[in-house]
Amino acid sequence: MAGFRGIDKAFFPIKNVSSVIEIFKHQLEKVSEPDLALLSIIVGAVENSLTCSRPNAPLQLCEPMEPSSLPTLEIHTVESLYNKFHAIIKSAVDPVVKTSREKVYATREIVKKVSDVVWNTLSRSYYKDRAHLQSLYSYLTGNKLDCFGVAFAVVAGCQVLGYSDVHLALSEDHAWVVFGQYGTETAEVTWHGKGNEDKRGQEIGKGVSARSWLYVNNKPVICTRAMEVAALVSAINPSLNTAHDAYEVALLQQELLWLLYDLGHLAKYPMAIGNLGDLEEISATAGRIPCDVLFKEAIASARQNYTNMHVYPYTYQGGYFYRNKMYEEAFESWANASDVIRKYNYSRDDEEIYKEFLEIANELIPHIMKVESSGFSANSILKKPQCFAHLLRFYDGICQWEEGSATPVLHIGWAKPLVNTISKFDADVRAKVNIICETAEDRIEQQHNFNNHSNGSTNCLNNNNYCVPKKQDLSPPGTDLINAIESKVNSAEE
Ligand SMILES: FC(F)(F)Cc1cc2c(N3CCN(c4nnc(C(F)(F)F)s4)CC3)ncnc2s1
Repeated sequence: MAGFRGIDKAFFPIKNVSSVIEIFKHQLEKVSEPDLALLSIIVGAVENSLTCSRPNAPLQLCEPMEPSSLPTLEIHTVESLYNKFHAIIKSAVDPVVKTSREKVYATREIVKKVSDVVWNTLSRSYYKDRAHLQSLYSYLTGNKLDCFGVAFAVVAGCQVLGYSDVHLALSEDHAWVVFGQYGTETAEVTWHGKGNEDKRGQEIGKGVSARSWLYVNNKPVICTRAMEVAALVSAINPSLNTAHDAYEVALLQQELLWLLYDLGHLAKYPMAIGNLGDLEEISATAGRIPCDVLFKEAIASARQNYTNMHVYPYTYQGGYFYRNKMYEEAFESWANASDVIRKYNYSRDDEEIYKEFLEIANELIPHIMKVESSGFSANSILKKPQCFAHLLRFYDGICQWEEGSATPVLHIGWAKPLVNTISKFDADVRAKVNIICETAEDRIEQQHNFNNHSNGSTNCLNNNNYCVPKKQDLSPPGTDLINAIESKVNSAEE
């Protein structure tokens, strides 16, 4: 490892955002591979100093701060934490022998050992979902890490030891590592969710969890070192409290994401592009592409690189349309998100995406119906068969998600808002939606594509047609869906 000696000490002391950008630029362009521990400690220290109020800190005279000025970060602070991390890791595992001619690859035992040393140095009990627990600064100063932070620390630890084959693998709600000569070995290194026994050391689920959204049909983001930098930048959390963000931290995150974007390191990382889109929606950077284009690029990346098995690119976009009152577009994005989730079986590890769909179905869509049915206008979405088609596709995807799953998805809480929404469309509008039924062969082909990881998206056409894998139904569309859900609700009530 280049080690602390290697970096230009000229960048210190850090007093503003642009000097942090310079350090990242240097690490990404000038050094053989970016030093994950160094960069995580630096952004963690900056984030901590601006978001974690220090109760007994002397009231700093609020001298007029440059918009991008930061509390001074001294080199000795960073260097001592950096050396501490090296000492912790090297105390547990011997580094790769430098002189060895042939490349040395990590083994499962080495990965497990690094995971163990991180795991066993975490403080006994703390609130795991708290903010600002993602960086090595948090680990080294407070012995606290969140689920992502543990996985990142393991990869940074393996980099310290000289194992350049160990990389971070990311799904939409979990993280693990890949390693070995071909990068095909996988290992759990952190926990997931609440109250689940951790599976650290085991390879990634081959069993039932393989069909769950949590492992994205074995289409995770496999990081390069630079994409691991993008992950630590994405994980920067500017929130001060539920209502406010620390302006300088958000600005730092936004500028670092643009640096990584320009260097091409976000191209295969849809969630990072989505994060940048969210930041640009809040505060657009002059001369940069607009946020709606970023959301489209995230979708294109997921379709291109991950056979359209990721949900978040569509819910990033749907959230943007919703906040900007573009309701028909929001319905389409959410229906596209639903077309992804329908390909999975719901498992108890999928709570995060369940909550996402629950909020869309039971909060966001009802809110739209309320505001749309109060004002009466000719171009109201209630007059558009297209909107009705999107909503049917949205609900049908959730129903299909449930089909074949060990865990039920829908319950009475879903039915009322659903029926309420569908019944806001008049029969004459509903009648304009052509129901095109997929054959059983289509379903078998879809299943085949899922198993063979090919992009079997038989998305229905995005016009007034709406495809349901059901028998031909002559009653106005949506009725059998309502009947299906009401009958389920009735049986649930019995
Ligand atoms: F490593 C884990 F376990 F934490 C899984 C990861 C999550 C995540 C992320 N997220 C999660 C999704 N996320 C979303 N924010 N808004 C979302 C949407 F609902 F609007 F789509 S999704 C915030 C950033 N952003 C970059 N990289 C990662 S890797």
